[in-house]
Amino acid sequence: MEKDAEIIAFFQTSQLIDIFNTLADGIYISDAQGTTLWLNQASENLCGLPKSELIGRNVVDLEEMGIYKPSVTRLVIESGKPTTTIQLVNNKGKFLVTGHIIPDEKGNPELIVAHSRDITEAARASSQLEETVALLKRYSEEIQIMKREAHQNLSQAFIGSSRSYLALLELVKKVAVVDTTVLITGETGVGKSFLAEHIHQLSDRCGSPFIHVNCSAIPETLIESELFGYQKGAFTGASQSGKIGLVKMADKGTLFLDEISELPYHLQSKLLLLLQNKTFMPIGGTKTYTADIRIIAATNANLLDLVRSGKFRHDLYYRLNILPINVPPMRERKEDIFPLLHHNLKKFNAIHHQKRRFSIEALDALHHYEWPGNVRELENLVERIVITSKEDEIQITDLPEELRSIRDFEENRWSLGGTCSLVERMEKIEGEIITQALRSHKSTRKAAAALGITQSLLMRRIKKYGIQLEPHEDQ
Ligand SMILES: Nc1ncnc2c1ncn2[C@@H]1O[C@H](COP(=O)(O)OP(=O)(O)OP(=O)(O)O)[C@@H](O)[C@H]1O
Repeated sequence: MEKDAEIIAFFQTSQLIDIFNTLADGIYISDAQGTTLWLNQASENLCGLPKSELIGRNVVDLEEMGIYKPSVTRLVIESGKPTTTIQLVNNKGKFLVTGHIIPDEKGNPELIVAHSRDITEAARASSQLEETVALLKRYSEEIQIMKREAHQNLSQAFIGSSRSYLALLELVKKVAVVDTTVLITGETGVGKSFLAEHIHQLSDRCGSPFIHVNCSAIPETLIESELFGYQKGAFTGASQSGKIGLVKMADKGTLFLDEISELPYHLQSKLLLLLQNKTFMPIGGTKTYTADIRIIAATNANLLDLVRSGKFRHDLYYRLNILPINVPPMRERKEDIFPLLHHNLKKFNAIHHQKRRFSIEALDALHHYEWPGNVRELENLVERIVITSKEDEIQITDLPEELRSIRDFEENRWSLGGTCSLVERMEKIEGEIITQALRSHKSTRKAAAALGITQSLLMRRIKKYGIQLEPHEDQ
């Protein structure tokens, strides 16, 4: 302190004033009651009033005039201790101000010195940062909504309301979020690939590739290089630059190995290594690579039988079979036939610019067919009849021979009282009555009234039997 006083004594008062006036920070000196005694040039510039109008005025007046919000000097006087606050000066700039008490010889407050630093830019940067953070948050929320909507649209394309199919979709949802191997089994054309892609879309890997490899479609001699790639010059005829395999291409995403039963035996151990260690070695390579992939496999063969007959490695089978999903065939989920027929009729009508609709007889025959080729066969058949039918109303004669003979068989069974259960027969009759009522009355409200049931009950039945409403009937 004494040293400071000695040094200060070297300066003339005018020099000290000059020094204070060169500071970019504001210095504002008041007495212990808040009356302004002096302020430096920076402080004068900040408040926009000439020094002569400020000196002698109390900070409380200046605060009321809106020059300082709040006055740090007043805060210091009220609290009796040094105070720091953010101050708005003239409703424009933002300042970080600190008020200090300078005591007299007896230790009583004599002067209040406020020191202010312009933080307008820093505050702007910080509020810009806040805005950017808020914007990023909004974008990320919007992306999440878009992702969810995309998934919803995807699940809307999933046709199936039978209890077994709905249970399957529930299982798929759970399995999708667990990042482990899935084995999808089921007959040909039941929708295994469709589900595999759905699992990928619902998983955290949805933003990365979904690589579909049909193991039966690639010749045995090529499958290893297709899957794992090769180093340059690995074999005669190999590309000079080498080749990236499908495993590498699926990095961060999902590798879907369709018809896994067709994977040659000698490659099964290499796949097992990939499943266990997530590592692989390209043909002709000397070092292993890591692949961050999820594997989904599918088969319509009985893998366990293949294990028993020595054609499929048992260790690979157990490694694949961690989360098995079985897709039931169409004949075990007959409730899905009508919805699938109508979904595909709508789809192919739009594609081929037609207005086809099913006659009751045609629907009946389609409903009783066993669909050995499952959803794929149904899809192909609907497209074919949309193109080849003679009239807008698809008649039984428009159907292929095998379906017509089924209907003949069904009719005989019906009249002879065959093995068709009472519930099935009642449901069939109910469906037909509803279809006829809709045809005659042209609206669900009138048809319900004519049948003596509520409109909501009628709507539930329409849904149950997959009856497609014409636009004018939909009210
Ligand atoms: N639930 C469904 N809703 C609508 N379309 C479906 C459904 N399930 C399958 N499909 C359609 O059925 C067709 C056959 O499906 P997919 O190719 O997935 O069968 P798959 O079981 O993988 O056949 P494969 O055993 O021959 O490989 C596809 O065109 C698919 O779009």
